Amino acid sequence: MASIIRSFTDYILYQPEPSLPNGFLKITSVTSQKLGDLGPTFSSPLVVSPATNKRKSSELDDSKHTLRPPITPPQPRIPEGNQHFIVEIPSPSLSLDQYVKVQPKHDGLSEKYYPVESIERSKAFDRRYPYKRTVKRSLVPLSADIGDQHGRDFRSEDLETIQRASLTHSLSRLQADGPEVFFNIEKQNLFLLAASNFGFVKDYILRDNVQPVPEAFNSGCECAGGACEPDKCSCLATEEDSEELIVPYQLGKMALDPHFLKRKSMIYECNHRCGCRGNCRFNVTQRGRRFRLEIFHTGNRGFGLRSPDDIQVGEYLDRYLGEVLTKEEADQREDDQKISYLFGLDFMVGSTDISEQEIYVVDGQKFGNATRFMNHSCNPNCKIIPVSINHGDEKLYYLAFFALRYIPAGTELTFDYNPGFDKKEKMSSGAVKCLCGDKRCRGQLWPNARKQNQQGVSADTSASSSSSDES
Ligand SMILES: C[S@@+](CC[C@H](N)C(=O)[O-])C[C@H]1O[C@@H](n2cnc3c(N)ncnc32)[C@H](O)[C@@H]1O
Repeated sequence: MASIIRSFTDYILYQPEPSLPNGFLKITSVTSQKLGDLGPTFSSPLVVSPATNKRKSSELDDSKHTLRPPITPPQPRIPEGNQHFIVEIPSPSLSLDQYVKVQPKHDGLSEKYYPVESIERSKAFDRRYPYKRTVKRSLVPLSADIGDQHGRDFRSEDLETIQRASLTHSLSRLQADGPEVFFNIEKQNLFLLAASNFGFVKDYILRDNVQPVPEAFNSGCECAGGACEPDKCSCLATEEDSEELIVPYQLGKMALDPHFLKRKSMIYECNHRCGCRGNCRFNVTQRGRRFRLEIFHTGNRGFGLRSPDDIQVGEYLDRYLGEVLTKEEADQREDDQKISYLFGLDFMVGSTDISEQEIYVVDGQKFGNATRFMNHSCNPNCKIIPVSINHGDEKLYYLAFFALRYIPAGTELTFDYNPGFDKKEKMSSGAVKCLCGDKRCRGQLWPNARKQNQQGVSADTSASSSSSDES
């Protein structure tokens, strides 16, 4: 975007004329040929301001993943043979004039590189609009999700009450779908920490440039009735180099087969397109949570998750939800997140032509569900497994948690953030220290250099499960 401005001004010869009123600039020698090169041009006096070089995400052409040209006014017709004309540009102030000439590099939102303040002030000085509009904060409802509170005045409410209301409301939506999810945090300040800027969601929120594949790519089986056969159902994946179907779930139980837990495979579930309409045993995660979940404070690793119910080996707990982002967007967010809630959907990297840069990433920081509070352990009791419901989408699928062993009620639920960890790897300086407390603790959460200085998560579900899984 910045380059548009740069090339634009390359074509324009500025001739500041001190005699012009109000710091007007006069532009001469703009040829139709040169304007033609630029494509869009102007039909009214041109004001060059930082806003000119901003492109919105709404300009993205969703179908092609490309930037649409900005919508521009119709081009002026330049008569043949009359190649020169004069445009006067109102230049509101010397500081804006300076901005136009200096062409600052926009590498930060500081006043130095992006002089919003001075431009605003100069516009205000010219009485083009008021410099600052004052707003009485207490009259502005917070954007928090507080349900149907239309017209409610929050003057008498404090932030604490609003956050609690917001969280309780979003939490109540989850309760409708399954057993209770609740906070067991006595200290008010800790509760607020858990609640601040976070809302519970029931499904992924797809952000800019994240697109599911067209429906025609998705599929289901043709099994009749509600009884898909383990040796026939076409939803099931096959073994490598064999026609044998892999059956993920145990017969008569809503649980994964213990053998499947040792695999590095994706689960393909039956769905509403199938002959069985998803009513067969090859659909577990879509039926929802079956255990109560409790968010508590661990004392040394922030918040954690546990269940007041006993959980058997292979049983499904919940999905990991959040905003789904492009890798590019996730990388930017990662730099800002102190504690990371980013999970790459990278299962197909390596086995398809999807590159590391093309993957989508789930961010559970601001929107998510209870699993966003699950901590790492070097000897975990849960495992995260990719689950495809639509079958056609290699980039967009779910991440589901299953119990690796029997988990007695009240035990903290954990999983391995870095299952591909090479045991020979040494503790790297600056790595995030692991406090799981297991006797076989590896000492660090992330050994890789990119994460060394961050308190962040980026679980690689494509990596094989750690050997500690079955202990
Ligand atoms: C996805 S969050 C887990 C929930 C987090 N504890 C919270 O309070 O929101 C990941 C973060 O939890 C912390 N964490 C998780 N497991 C840990 C462990 N075993 N040792 C130390 N910190 C851990 C790290 O700060 C990590 O960046």
